[in-house]
Amino acid sequence: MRSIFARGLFERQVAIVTGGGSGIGLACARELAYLGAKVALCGRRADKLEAAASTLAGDGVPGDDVLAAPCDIREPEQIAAFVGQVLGKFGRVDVLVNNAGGQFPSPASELTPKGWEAVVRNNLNGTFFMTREVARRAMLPARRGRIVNVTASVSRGFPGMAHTGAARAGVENLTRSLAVEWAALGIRINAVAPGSNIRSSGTSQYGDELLELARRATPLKRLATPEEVSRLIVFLASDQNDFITGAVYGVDGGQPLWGDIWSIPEPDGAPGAPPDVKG
Ligand SMILES: CCCCCCC/C=C/C(=O)SCCNC(=O)CCNC(=O)[C@H](O)C(C)(C)COP(=O)(O)OP(=O)(O)OC[C@H]1O[C@@H](n2cnc3c(N)ncnc32)[C@H](O)[C@@H]1OP(=O)(O)O
Ligand SMILES: NC(=O)C1=CN([C@@H]2O[C@H](COP(=O)(O)OP(=O)(O)OC[C@H]3O[C@@H](n4cnc5c(N)ncnc54)[C@H](OP(=O)(O)O)[C@@H]3O)[C@@H](O)[C@H]2O)C=CC1
Repeated sequence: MRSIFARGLFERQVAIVTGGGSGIGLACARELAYLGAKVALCGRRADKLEAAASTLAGDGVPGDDVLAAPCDIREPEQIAAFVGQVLGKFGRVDVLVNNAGGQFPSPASELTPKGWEAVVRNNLNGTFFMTREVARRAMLPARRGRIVNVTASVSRGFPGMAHTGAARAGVENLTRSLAVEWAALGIRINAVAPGSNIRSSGTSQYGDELLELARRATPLKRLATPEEVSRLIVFLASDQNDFITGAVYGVDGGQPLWGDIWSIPEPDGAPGAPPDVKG
């Protein structure tokens, strides 16, 4: 484990990382723990969380400094129980990284109400209810806190995944609203938007072919690692960040600035669609 930041940056602090069992969330949890934080991870699958706790133990993080417990952020009661567990064990929360999220590809016209809601609940509602719970029970009473929301690069829309595009845009706007509401109360809240070009457990689900397309659509012509995302999250989560709030930062190799991010099939009957292309 390595970090560009000084050891002890998060000494005596407690950080919650949602979706901390894999990918970008796990990279954040490892870096925060390396820098002295006690870390609490959640996700839906206990096996992933156990593996993450083992990884942290392998980094030399004492077991007492880690809490890894299942919590589906789509369920406000599970959020309340998880935050209660964190406060019961560590007594405070200084940092919240709202990283849990995900979706499935689908043409918008095929999305069912249940499918739309599953994704909006996962990415927008889950982020809000976790933030509200942590703010009410820990950060607002303490008049301090750093929140980082992990979204996605949606500034050009998200064709083929409109549900997540709408939800992530909602999180970005929420970030701006809460930044102002809580500015005088010691809380800083920002968002980090990875491009579709981060090689992680998440993007591996989309397959090598799409990842290669994402690489080619990136001006920097390479994929990034989860650690390259986590170091920005970690800075924004630290007390060294006092003057940045309500901002959204892309970590995307310039991807939104140029060219096709990815292609979706032309709908049937679209003018110019080749006859053999199906929507
Ligand atoms: C390389 C470039 C590629 C582009 C990458 C874009 C950048 C983004 C990257 C990432 O986000 S990385 C993280 C990737 N990981 C994931 O996205 C997985 C997370 N997804 C999920 O956990 C689930 O899909 C969900 C969104 C949480 C839904 O889970 P849930 O358990 O609630 O689903 P169900 O109850 O089974 O279904 C509800 C509803 O949703 C429809 N649905 C679910 N999955 C699919 C699917 N794969 N395809 C189509 N529809 C799906 C399902 O049909 C249900 O609706 P109905 O059955 O009633 O129609
Ligand atoms: N990698 C990339 O290129 C990009 C990633 N992102 C976003 O960055 C974040 C991290 O992604 P990445 O690390 O790549 O992918 P991963 O799939 O590895 O990480 C997502 C994590 O979120 C957890 N999670 C998902 N849904 C829930 C839920 N309802 N409740 C609790 N935990 C949940 C998953 O754990 P479990 O399955 O156990 O619940 C998993 O650990 C996600 O929000 C993703 O959408 C955005 C754009 C691009």
